[in-house]
Amino acid sequence: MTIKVIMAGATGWVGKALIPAIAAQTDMALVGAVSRNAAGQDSGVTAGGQKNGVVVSGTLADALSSASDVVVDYTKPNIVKAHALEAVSKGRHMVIGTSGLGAADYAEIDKAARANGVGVLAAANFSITATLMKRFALMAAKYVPDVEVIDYASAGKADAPSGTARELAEMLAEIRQPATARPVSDVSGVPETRGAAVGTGTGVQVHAVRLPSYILSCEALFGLPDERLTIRHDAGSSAAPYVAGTLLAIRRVSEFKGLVRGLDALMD
Ligand SMILES: NC(=O)C1=CN([C@@H]2O[C@H](COP(=O)(O)OP(=O)(O)OC[C@H]3O[C@@H](n4cnc5c(N)ncnc54)[C@H](OP(=O)(O)O)[C@@H]3O)[C@@H](O)[C@H]2O)C=CC1
Ligand SMILES: O=C(O)C1=N[C@H](C(=O)O)C[C@H](O)C1
Repeated sequence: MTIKVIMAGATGWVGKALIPAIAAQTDMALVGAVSRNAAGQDSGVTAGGQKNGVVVSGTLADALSSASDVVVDYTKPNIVKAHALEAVSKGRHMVIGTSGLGAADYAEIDKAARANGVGVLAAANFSITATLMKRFALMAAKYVPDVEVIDYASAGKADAPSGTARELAEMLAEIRQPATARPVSDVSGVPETRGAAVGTGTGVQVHAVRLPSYILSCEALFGLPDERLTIRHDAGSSAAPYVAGTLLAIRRVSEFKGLVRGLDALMD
C-alpha cells in the first residue's frame, strides 16, 4: 500500500529535507504540503529542488480536503497542537516532530486519537543518536537518583526547554528515585538559577541555555559522591539526522491507536 503523506512545515529547515525524502520512497506518495508564505507554489521547488507537482496549501485544513493517510508536522510550537487535533479529527495518523508540547498536551491528543481510531507518534528528537542518549540516560536514572538536564540551543529558538530536554526530563522524572539535592524551596539567593522542575513529582531540574553558535545539545548530568556521569547529544547544522527517524514513523504510525511518545518505541 502507498502511504499518502502531507508535510506541514514544508518550507522549513526540516520540511525542506523531508519533501524530497518522502517523494523518493517507493512505499510513500507526497500528496500535500503546508506553508502560509509559499501557498500556491510547487513544494519541490520551495524545498530547493525540481518541480514535484504537489502544490503548497496555506493551511492544514486546505491540505486535508484531499485524501491522505499521515500528516507530518514540523511547524511551530504555537500551531502544532491545533494541527494534531485537526488531523486526527479527520481520521489521519499524525507524526509530530515540532517541539513545545508537554505531557498534558500529549494526553489530550492521545484521547482525541483514540476517539478517532488513529495513531500519533510524537518524538522530540527523531535522530537515532539523540534517541540513544535518552535511552542511556533512562538506564542510568535507575541507579543514580541525582540528575539534572542542561539544554543548549540557538539564541532564537522559539521554545524553552527544547522538546528533546522536555521529553527527557519528563521521562526521567517518572523513573528516577528522589534526588538528594536541597529542595529549591529551601535555597536562598536567587532560587530561579536552580532551573525549572519539569515532570511529575518533584520533577527534574532543567537549565536552558540560549546562545548563538549552538544548534541543539542536550546533557543529562548524573552525580554521586565523588563521581559524575555526563550523557550528552550534540546536533549538527543539517536536518539530515531527523529524516530516517521520521520516515520510519510515517511507515509505522498506523500500527498504533492513540499516542506513542519517543522514537525509541519503534527501535526494538
Ligand atoms: N523532533 C525532531 O527531531 C526535531 C524537531 N524540530 C522542531 O521542529 C519544529 C520546526 O523546526 P524547523 O524546521 O527548524 O522550523 P522552521 O522555522 O525552519 O520552519 C517552520 C515551518 O512551519 C511553517 N509554519 C509556521 N507556522 C505555521 C502555521 N501557523 N501554519 C502552517 N505552517 C506554519 C513555516 O512556513 P510559513 O511560515 O510559511 O507558514 C515553515 O515551513 C521546531 O519546533 C523544532 O524545534 C526540529 C528538528 C528536529
Ligand atoms: O529547534 C531546533 O533546531 C531543534 N529542536 C528540537 C527540539 O526542540 O528538541 C530538536 C532538534 O535537534 C533541533
